[in-house]
Amino acid sequence: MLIAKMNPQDDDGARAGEAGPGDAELWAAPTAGSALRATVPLPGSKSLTGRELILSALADGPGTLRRPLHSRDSALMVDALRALGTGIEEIPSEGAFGADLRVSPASELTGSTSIGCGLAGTVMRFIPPVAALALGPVAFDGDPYARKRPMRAILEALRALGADIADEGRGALPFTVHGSGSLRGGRVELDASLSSQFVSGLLLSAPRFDEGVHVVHTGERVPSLPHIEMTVEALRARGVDVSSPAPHEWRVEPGPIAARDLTIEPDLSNAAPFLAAALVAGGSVSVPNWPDATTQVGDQLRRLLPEFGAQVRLSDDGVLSVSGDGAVRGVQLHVPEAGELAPTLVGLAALADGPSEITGIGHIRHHETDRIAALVAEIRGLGGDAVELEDGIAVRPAPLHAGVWKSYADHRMATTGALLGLRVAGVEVEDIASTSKTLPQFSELWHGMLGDESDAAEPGAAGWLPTTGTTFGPDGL
Ligand SMILES: O=C(O)C1=C[C@@H](OP(=O)(O)O)[C@@H](O)[C@H](O)C1
Ligand SMILES: C=C(OP(=O)(O)O)C(=O)O
Repeated sequence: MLIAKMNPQDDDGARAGEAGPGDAELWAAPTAGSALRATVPLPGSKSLTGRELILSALADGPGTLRRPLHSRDSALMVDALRALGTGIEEIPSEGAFGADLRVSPASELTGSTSIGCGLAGTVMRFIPPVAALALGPVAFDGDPYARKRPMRAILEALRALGADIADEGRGALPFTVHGSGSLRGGRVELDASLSSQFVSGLLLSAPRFDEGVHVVHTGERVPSLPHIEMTVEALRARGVDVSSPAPHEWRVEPGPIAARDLTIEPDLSNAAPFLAAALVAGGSVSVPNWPDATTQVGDQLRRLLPEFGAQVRLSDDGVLSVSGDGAVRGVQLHVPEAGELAPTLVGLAALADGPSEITGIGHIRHHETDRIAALVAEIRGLGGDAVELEDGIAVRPAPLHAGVWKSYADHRMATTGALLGLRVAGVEVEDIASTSKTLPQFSELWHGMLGDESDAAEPGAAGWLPTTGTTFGPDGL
């Protein structure tokens, strides 16, 4: 429920602690009155939807994405590809979360357009290589905080591969890609230690480069490796020849990208706060349509949540169930591959009965906000004991109290505030609407999970299921 419009918000995603302009609405996070027993169906994966939209746009014929994500990030990806000449048509679907998408590649990608990236890392890193294949200038910009997200490595790599890019010299948005209709490609060295998306962005368009691409990572470590594996798998599933000649090197041969009709998996990273809720409130939460094999990093919740004390079961028919008794154990986790899950993991740690350290996640300082600074500031704001480490966060048990939880325009900050609010009465999450980045139904699904219909969608509406734990919704959900 939205209760006020009064809180100073860092709506440009300013670093935690800095004042930002504007007012924001506060969302009264519901507490869990009793143990949970809920089944929560989730819409499509942001990362898979984005990749498959791009590969469909570059493919050798039209294709259909069933159950794609419909959210701010996916809409920005659709708009970007349409701006470059791709036909993308919504096809009515019986699925609970919106239309399917029919993608018709352009015979020639067209430039002379501008692209809004919002705060979407996938749009700002994956679309510039596509723009280099278009004819004419393509201007990129995004939300105020998007201008702070690192871009230098991929812009320089694209230049080395033959692209003409004009920027302001900050290695960030805004910039203009002057596409010439083709790109030479070839071998390129790049430091992807700030984001795996630099690598994925180059690989996705590379079959259409004259010489393909051979990406060599030069930095110390690459974060979020499962996301690169997802890119490699998505390319291979379309007949593209992809290899990894050495650790942290990837090679994509030039050639056609096969058109496909495919179904997008549910977003397993967005499952994190819901499944974690079973640990915090006790009881059980299930997510249906959990894939038996996937490259999504969210699948690692099956091994990570038991570290906090959860019991996890994946049924033969693909229902992942997490249960807990309300106790949360402290953890020592090193999760460079799972930065996307870190806000939820840190939220759990703030409610744990023992100390925790979650490390290997320095790169999340470059996500939608500086997530390390933001999580520490907001946990402390509720009375918690959290400190920043160079590449992570340490949390010690401390009683939490009511207060405002700021979101910094970051969907995963908002959902982490909701998680804490299950146990801590009086948590007010500022800018719950930021969840529209990848899960516009968050508030309805959260209230539905709690059996609280006051702010939930009507029963039977998209994304809502009663809390019997056995009922499956439309379209086999
Ligand atoms: O390729 C992708 O779809 C993503 C890669 C990861 O980025 P980083 O490598 O910057 O962490 C992840 O955190 C992000 O949410 C999505
Ligand atoms: C880091 C994230 O997003 P982006 O794709 O904008 O980098 C995220 O969704 O957690």
